[in-house]
Amino acid sequence: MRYAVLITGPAGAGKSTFSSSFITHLSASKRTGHLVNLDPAADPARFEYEPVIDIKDLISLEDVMGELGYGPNGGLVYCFEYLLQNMDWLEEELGGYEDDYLIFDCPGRAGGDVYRQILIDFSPGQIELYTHHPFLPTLVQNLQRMGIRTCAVYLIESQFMEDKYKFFSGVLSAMSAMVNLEIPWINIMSKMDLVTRNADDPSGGARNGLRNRRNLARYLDPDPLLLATTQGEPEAPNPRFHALNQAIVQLIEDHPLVSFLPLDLTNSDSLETVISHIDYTMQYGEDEEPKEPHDLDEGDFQDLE
Ligand SMILES: Nc1nc2c(ncn2[C@@H]2O[C@H](COP(=O)(O)OP(=O)(O)OP(=O)(O)O)[C@@H](O)[C@H]2O)c(=O)[nH]1
Ligand SMILES: [Mg+2]
Repeated sequence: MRYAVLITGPAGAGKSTFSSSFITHLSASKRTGHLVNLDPAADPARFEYEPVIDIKDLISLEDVMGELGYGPNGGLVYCFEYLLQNMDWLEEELGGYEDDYLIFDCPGRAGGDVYRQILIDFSPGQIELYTHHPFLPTLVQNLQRMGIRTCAVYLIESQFMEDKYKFFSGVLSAMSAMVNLEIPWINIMSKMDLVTRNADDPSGGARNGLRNRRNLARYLDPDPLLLATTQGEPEAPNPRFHALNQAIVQLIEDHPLVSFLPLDLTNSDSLETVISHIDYTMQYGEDEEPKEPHDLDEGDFQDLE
């Protein structure tokens, strides 16, 4: 059996960093993970592991922009359409790798590393890629056709919790991407080290407005009522959006599809927990007894509650 884990999420969420930590952690446990780069604009200098499969060997955004005159967004869509038309290339590249994890590092925004300098993180970033474009569903269908067991991980970064509107827009994007992809799915709140660090540093905590430290559980298991209260907010919300917010509250109450596993890469137990959830979701090693994911150590985030 081959296993594919698609690492998705908005721009800058920490997908590439998580992908390489994942590989490092697997190899420390005498297992093997291979990086598959799906970002046609990735800067090779930023890879900690050399990808075994690289979309840039098929097509690069630079060439598409240079030779076909596309801009970064159209160029990215072009690259993916080209990949979908060349599934035989991917299929050949994906030969072998029995019992290993293939970790697909997906791009978060058009241009990826190349445009990091130019495009500031506008929070959800190039999210249309996962919600509006049939790219991932088609890719997943192909992986399944090839007999590869596939799951998706969706990361949003902990800074999203500093702004509840940004946070809920992340929750809705996760939901939308999930319902588009009918495969096992894990949502992750990345960069939890920033929350922990700010919690230890009163000035940092205050600066970042992490009042929600106390509310952490209400973010990891999104409580739509956070949207319904305006207490402590500097500005009254625009009443025009009241009905919309109410509808979102109702939607999340009726369909509590999204909850987040916290990921703190500075804590190997946290990474281990996330990986054990991925193993469980994938039923990794189907001949063995399926393992229950080990629970988050109560102590891990206790100080944050
Ligand atoms: N503090 C902290 N920073 C992180 C963590 N993970 C990633 N970062 C930083 O966040 C930035 C973006 O990380 P990437 O891993 O490149 O994010 P990405 O999701 O692959 O970004 P795109 O591919 O451009 O969408 C980099 O500056 C990382 O150093 C983390 O766990 N903690
Ligand atoms: Mg990346």
